[in-house]
Amino acid sequence: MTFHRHTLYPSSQDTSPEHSEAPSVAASRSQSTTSINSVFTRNNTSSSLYSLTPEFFPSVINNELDDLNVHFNRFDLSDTVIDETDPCDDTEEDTDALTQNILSDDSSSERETQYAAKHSFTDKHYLNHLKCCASGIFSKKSEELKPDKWCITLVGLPASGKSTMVKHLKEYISVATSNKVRTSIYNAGDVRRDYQYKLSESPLHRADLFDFHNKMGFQLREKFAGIALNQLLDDLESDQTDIGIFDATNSTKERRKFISQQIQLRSPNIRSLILEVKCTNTSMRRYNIERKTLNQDYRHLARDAAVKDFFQRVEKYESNFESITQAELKKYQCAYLCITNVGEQIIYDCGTDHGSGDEPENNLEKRGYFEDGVFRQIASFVANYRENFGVAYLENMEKFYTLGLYKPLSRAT
Ligand SMILES: Nc1ncnc2c1ncn2[C@@H]1O[C@H](COP(=O)(O)OP(=O)(O)O)[C@@H](O)[C@H]1O
Ligand SMILES: O=P(O)(O)OC[C@H]1O[C@@](CO)(OP(=O)(O)O)[C@@H](O)[C@@H]1O
Repeated sequence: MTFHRHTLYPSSQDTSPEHSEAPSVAASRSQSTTSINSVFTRNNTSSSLYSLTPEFFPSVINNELDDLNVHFNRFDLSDTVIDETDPCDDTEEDTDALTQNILSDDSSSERETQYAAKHSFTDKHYLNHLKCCASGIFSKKSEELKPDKWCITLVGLPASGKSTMVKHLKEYISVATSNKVRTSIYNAGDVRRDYQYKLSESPLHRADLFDFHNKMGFQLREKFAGIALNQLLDDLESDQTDIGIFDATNSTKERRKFISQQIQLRSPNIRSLILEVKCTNTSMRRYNIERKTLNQDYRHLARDAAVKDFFQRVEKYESNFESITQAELKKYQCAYLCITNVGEQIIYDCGTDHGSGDEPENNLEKRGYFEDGVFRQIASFVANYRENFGVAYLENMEKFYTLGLYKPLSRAT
């Protein structure tokens, strides 16, 4: 497959043979946001199965949410990448605040101890061990890294399909490159689960941990994420892997800034891509949440209570979600891909505007991003995701609703 400069897929007019692998997506240039390179949205003239994502029982699902007083309302397709001019105006001192917060051994310890005591949390080992892991970990620098290492930062709400998609990506890259390119996934949720279930019970439980107003919960999550990110960067640096995927929600600007700083500290040669995974279809979200509650987080909880808790978790993330901005992408020198509803819509921003007037090293094209085989593979994977992986998923979702497997929450829960 040959990519045109800045072009992952052909425009709808381009029918040259080199584009024969292009997705069967009705392509349309985005008119609204000049900085976004392209937006592709399926429409019902697309020939493939499930060109549009069906909804099942949307009003029943909305009633479930209403009964619990949970509201999913922020997301629609226009919410992706805001053309904000100057969101990153904070000083370098500010930029270190989160790092300090994550690494700090003392600022939160007293409160944590008090909290633990108050909540009969006796396993000091848990927090001490966590602090050991999180301290002193971001001090390495390795500028000599070859410029073919990639860090993919996922962005997306819980249950939007991030983890599943990147497992598919890993498989895809492995097959497409005959195992020559190694991909590894670093999941902040898995780090958390390790702490919560191997060492002891967590001091915070269920949806409380994900409450952004709960300082302890916030700090713990940042630490878990820091551990996962550090492992990723270690593995890139020691050539254990070629593509490191950071799987977390990464839903705030501050978190994304932290990630970018850590990448830069390790090596300016690490190439950076944000992959946003969105799910705006009510039935998909509900189906994914049902599946999500089968994981270890809810092993001791009845199904209805688990679904309810996960609804609340998603709502907490959603109400604190900060959309990615053009200024972030430019400042952090990130390529950007966004996939919605397993490929109903695909957006990409290859940074064509990032470099205008900038120094060559600040221009993704001049840094060779788009000639890079890895980038092409990832872009091709995203472009063809619906056909290759999404259709099977949509068939299963349809069965879930049409074969009576969907049991709405009982109003009494
Ligand atoms: N593309 C997909 N293919 C198959 N199953 C999917 C897909 N996306 C989501 N799911 C289902 O939804 C559940 C939640 O998705 P997951 O990838 O864990 O979301 P996230 O990582 O964003 O929290 C998965 O366990 C899986 O059952
Ligand atoms: O660090 P943040 O971005 O909050 O994301 C990590 C969190 O994402 C979640 C969101 O649900 O991931 P996962 O579902 O994959 O387990 C939590 O488990 C995990 O603690």
